[in-house]
Amino acid sequence: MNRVGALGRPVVGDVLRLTSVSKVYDRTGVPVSALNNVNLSIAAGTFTAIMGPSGSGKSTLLHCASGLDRPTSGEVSIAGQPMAFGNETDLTRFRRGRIGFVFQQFNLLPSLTVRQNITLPLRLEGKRVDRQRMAAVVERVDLTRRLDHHPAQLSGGEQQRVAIARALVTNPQIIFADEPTGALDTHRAGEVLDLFDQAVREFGQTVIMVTHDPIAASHADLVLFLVDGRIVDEMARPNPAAVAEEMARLGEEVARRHARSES
Ligand SMILES: Nc1ncnc2c1ncn2[C@@H]1O[C@H](COP(=O)(O)OP(=O)(O)OP(=O)(O)O)[C@@H](O)[C@H]1O
Repeated sequence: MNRVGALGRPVVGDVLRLTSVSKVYDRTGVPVSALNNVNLSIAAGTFTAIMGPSGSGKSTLLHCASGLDRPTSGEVSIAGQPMAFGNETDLTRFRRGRIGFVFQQFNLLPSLTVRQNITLPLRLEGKRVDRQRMAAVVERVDLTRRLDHHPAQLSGGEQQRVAIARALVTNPQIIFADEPTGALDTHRAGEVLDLFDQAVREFGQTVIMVTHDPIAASHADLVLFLVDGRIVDEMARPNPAAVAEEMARLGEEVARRHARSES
């Protein structure tokens, strides 16, 4: 699934590749197949949204693609490097410097200032803070005057901007975002989505976002639709109405299938 960046920027190869990735959860003795032989290539410098009905495997896909979890079978590579699915230390090492995360609940450390939260990943890696990049990132997310505040002193939207700055400052190959606007009102959500747009266009970042929101998804270059652990459709240059329509269609299809299997 290669494509030219919808934003007109040069696309340099695939930054993420999944080959025959499957995930079966089997802790309770009742196996649940959450991902089913997924093949996927994401071009560098693009913004991709992942959508699908509840339980379709979106979070599992994000977790397996980002090295937060291991697939049961198949391969994941980031910028041509196969992910090291050895032990937890290998995985953590692999993620560091390559992958940034933005979660729905921000995941900031309350005892640290904004500045300390943003630079934490660099300090964990033992890396020097690049002052120029830090200044550019902080300015971009409009937090220059909040650097010495603590998360509790910030609004939800501001906290999410800290999380985005924390992801951007390490210049990762991919930022994975899991429902990043889920806890925000429409206005704040719009600001966060604009930041992702700018991260892609101005910083050449690759962003992959799971969302339930057709408006959020319409900011992406491409929307991938998951059903029952499979990518069943994709939409380039999405608009909210078309995304909502496709989600409704897929929801009805799943409901019909479930009704048939129950009768
Ligand atoms: N730890 C787990 N153990 C067992 N089954 C799981 C586990 N995590 C997820 N599942 C199952 O795997 C399937 C996919 O779940 P996943 O959370 O990836 O879906 P999703 O599309 O992100 O759902 P939602 O939109 O509701 O968040 C579901 O059937 C879910 O019940």
